[in-house]
Amino acid sequence: MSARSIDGKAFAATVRSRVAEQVAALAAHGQPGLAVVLVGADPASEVYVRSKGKMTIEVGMKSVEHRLPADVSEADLLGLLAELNRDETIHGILVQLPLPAHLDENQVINAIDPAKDVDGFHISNVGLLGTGQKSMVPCTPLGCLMMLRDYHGSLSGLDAVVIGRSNIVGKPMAQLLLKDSCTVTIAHSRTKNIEAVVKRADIVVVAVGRPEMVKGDWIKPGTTVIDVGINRIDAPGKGEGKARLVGDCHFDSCAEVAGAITPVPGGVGPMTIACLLANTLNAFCDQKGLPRPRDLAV
Ligand SMILES: NC(=O)C1=CN([C@@H]2O[C@H](COP(=O)(O)OP(=O)(O)OC[C@H]3O[C@@H](n4cnc5c(N)ncnc54)[C@H](OP(=O)(O)O)[C@@H]3O)[C@@H](O)[C@H]2O)C=CC1
Ligand SMILES: Nc1nc(=O)c2c([nH]1)NC[C@@H]1CN(c3ccc(C(=O)N[C@@H](CCC(=O)O)C(=O)O)cc3)C=[N+]21
Repeated sequence: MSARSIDGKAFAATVRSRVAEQVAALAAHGQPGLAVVLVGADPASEVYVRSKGKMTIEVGMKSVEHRLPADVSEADLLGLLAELNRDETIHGILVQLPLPAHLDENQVINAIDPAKDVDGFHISNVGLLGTGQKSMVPCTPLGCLMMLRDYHGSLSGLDAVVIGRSNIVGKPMAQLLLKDSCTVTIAHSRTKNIEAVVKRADIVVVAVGRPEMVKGDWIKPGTTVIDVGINRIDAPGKGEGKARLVGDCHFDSCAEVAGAITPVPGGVGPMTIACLLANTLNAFCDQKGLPRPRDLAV
């Protein structure tokens, strides 16, 4: 391996400690509160929700979880969101995605007060980000951007390829890279000759959901590879029913040629949670009429 492995776990711990300091410093104004809404019992979501709850409390915030049955009606879910929108002890609301098929995801997301939309998925936050105005920035792309800025300093003029065009990762990632003056290409399942597209990139962000899809021979020597993928695959060595986590990049072959690469686990995942807490603090400051803490600003 010649690439530097970017330690998202350590970086995230630093971000969380900065958030904790600010939470303590702002205690006179109240305690930031984050509500997580989980519909149904998806085992992968369970892990994520548990670790969010634990870290929210660790930074000194209030953590609330609402677990609704998988067959909850849209009216009941919208009713809960209206209640959380009104609740003055709650400054951030996250509805864990994906939702069961009978619920309209857009309808649900757009029912969250945009000021409390710490995922940055509400149509008004998407529009604000796209037009370069102050907004809530989606946590996963924000975490990727923080690691890229930390490693490169300026991103200006770099060729960036984002693989994946989802509303939660690919599209907002491309917006953030464009804002930092990268030349941005978005690749997806219909992209022709994707390997050649990726080969041009100085930065590759991969958010596809296909285990180990991107191989080392797709990567230009020295490129920075950000692997967003979280895939659970069978781990035969670990015993019956055991799984291990892998990214969307084949780590060993990519690390041979890349300049830097994020591992899975320990890369983008922990940064996502740290950015969620940073967004909750920003939302608290916005709602209290306080300036956002400078070292958390995008
Ligand atoms: N670390 C973290 O914090 C987070 C990790 N994730 C992980 O990131 C991954 C992506 O998540 P998400 O964006 O929600 O996924 P989606 O399934 O919503 O989007 C996947 C994207 O990948 C594209 N794609 C699929 N197959 C290919 C292919 N063979 N070649 C090129 N592009 C392809 C799709 O293209 P098309 O649009 O044409 O179908 C689509 O745009 C998942 O593994 C998820 O678990 C997600 C969120 C947070
Ligand atoms: N409204 C909404 N917002 C999200 O941000 C959101 C979502 N829904 N649905 C699911 C995806 C996925 N996601 C992860 C966040 C952290 C880790 C994480 O911390 N991963 C650890 C490992 C955890 C483990 O062992 O499973 C790591 O990569 O090191 C993983 C996945 C956020 N998402």
